[in-house]
Amino acid sequence: MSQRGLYAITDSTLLADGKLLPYVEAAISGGARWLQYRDKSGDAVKRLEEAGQLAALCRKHGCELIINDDLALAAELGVGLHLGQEDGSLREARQQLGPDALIGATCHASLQLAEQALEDGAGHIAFGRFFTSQTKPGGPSADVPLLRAARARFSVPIVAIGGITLDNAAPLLDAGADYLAVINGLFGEKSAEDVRHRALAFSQFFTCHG
Ligand SMILES: Cc1ncc(COP(=O)(O)OP(=O)(O)O)c(N)n1
Ligand SMILES: Cc1ncsc1CCOP(=O)(O)O
Ligand SMILES: [Mg+2]
Repeated sequence: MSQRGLYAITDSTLLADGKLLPYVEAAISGGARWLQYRDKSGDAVKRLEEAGQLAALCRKHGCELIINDDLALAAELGVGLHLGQEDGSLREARQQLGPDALIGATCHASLQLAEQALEDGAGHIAFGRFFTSQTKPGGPSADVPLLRAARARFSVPIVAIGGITLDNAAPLLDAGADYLAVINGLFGEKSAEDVRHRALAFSQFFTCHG
């Protein structure tokens, strides 16, 4: 499988009222390669049920599922994991999930955090936010030169995140990002069909840039 593409991230507000599964299926049918389940509700029963449904959907379509923040849930489902700087130990995650699991780490705008994350067991690294983000407005910001420096230094997949849209994504791909992680610019659409078109457009971007 190609090590580049659209990385769709769920959002419980945008995907409320029965939209989670149809909108995610639309994103995958539009070409999303990775899907992150990002849910901050703390409702363990709901989280297990939704993540289980997403795992089945991803298996069916050959998309990789990554759970945000929650090693136990990732281990229970046998899928990938994304950890931020305050979300627990990458070493423990790698030990529990095994050598083949997709494990990503938030590195904000720091090559040093990326070095450390890789040493601790991450398999890919995420930088951002690159642009103003409606989903997470307050995060530290990263820029294109940082991305170029990361590309020159690391051979693992690099993820760019934060306020990414079709209009601003090109410089990120040109600088060497392998995955574009998108919430609002994908799931902020008015219908599942619009999400599918948006995902298709993002996916075609990778063909043009690279
Ligand atoms: C691909 C990707 N990159 C960064 C983040 C942010 O993680 P974190 O800093 O832990 O913030 P939350 O998403 O948990 O609010 C991410 N989730 N995914
Ligand atoms: C989780 C996260 N981490 C840094 S920015 C961000 C939010 C990305 O969402 P959006 O694509 O809507 O800006
Ligand atoms: Mg987190």
